[in-house]
Amino acid sequence: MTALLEVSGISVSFDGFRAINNLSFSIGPAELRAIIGPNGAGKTTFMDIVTGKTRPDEGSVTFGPRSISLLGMNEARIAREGIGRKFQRPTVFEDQSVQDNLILALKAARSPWRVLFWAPKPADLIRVKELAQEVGLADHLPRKAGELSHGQKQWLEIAMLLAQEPRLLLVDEPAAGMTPAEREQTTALLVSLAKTRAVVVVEHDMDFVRRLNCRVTVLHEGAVLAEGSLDHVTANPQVISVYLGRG
Ligand SMILES: Nc1ncnc2c1ncn2[C@@H]1O[C@H](COP(=O)(O)OP(=O)(O)OP(=O)(O)O)[C@@H](O)[C@H]1O
Repeated sequence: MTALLEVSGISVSFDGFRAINNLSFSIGPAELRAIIGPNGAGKTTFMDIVTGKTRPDEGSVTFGPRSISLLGMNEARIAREGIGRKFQRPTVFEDQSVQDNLILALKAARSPWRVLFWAPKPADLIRVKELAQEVGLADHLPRKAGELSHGQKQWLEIAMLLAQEPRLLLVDEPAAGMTPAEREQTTALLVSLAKTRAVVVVEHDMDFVRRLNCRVTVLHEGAVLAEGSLDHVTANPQVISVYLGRG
């Protein structure tokens, strides 16, 4: 299987401190992957590099069947190439309805010159319904986004990202602040999304990671410390010592 995302030998330093240290890593086209690691391991910096927010000092980052280099592309271009990023806090338009949020997301997915004269067509409204359905919000289309629960807002934002039809979705701590029922629904959603695209989840909550039932990559000091099932990585003595406190 060829990789969808291939990160090879990347390093990045901030004021002489190596936050990412010769990191190599790859993700398949329809794969669910969890990234865990203690505070400061480099998880956020890794996502910043993939999305073009931070430029590595060395190494390569390639994406897609043609293995195009993402280095040198700006954030908007990388998003158009098919990489969506969900930050921890939901950023939906609270005063707009769920439907209008999704319409705006569809509009944003169009190229800039078309946006100017864009009005939703019947096919777009059908797409809005499909997106809402995909994240379990089909019954909430007329509601203001501000009235939704925290979990529902997170799902709405995921649906807004799906409007851009990403091939890779990076999701930062989706379980934070959710009720147990919302967590369960989020697990099911991420598993289902990863059937047709790659989904990378950065998460601290080990129960949540366990339920994702996927390959886990443990980062430590900017490099991969261990990779495999959660049981496999949590049995690794180095992983245990890193999590129990650094020597
Ligand atoms: N812009 C920056 N300037 C200076 N240092 C930075 C910058 N960004 C990250 N770092 C440092 O790089 C290291 C890796 O940070 P990063 O945020 O990627 O870790 P993380 O694994 O996401 O941690 P957490 O789980 O706490 O979010 C940390 O020591 C952090 O202080």
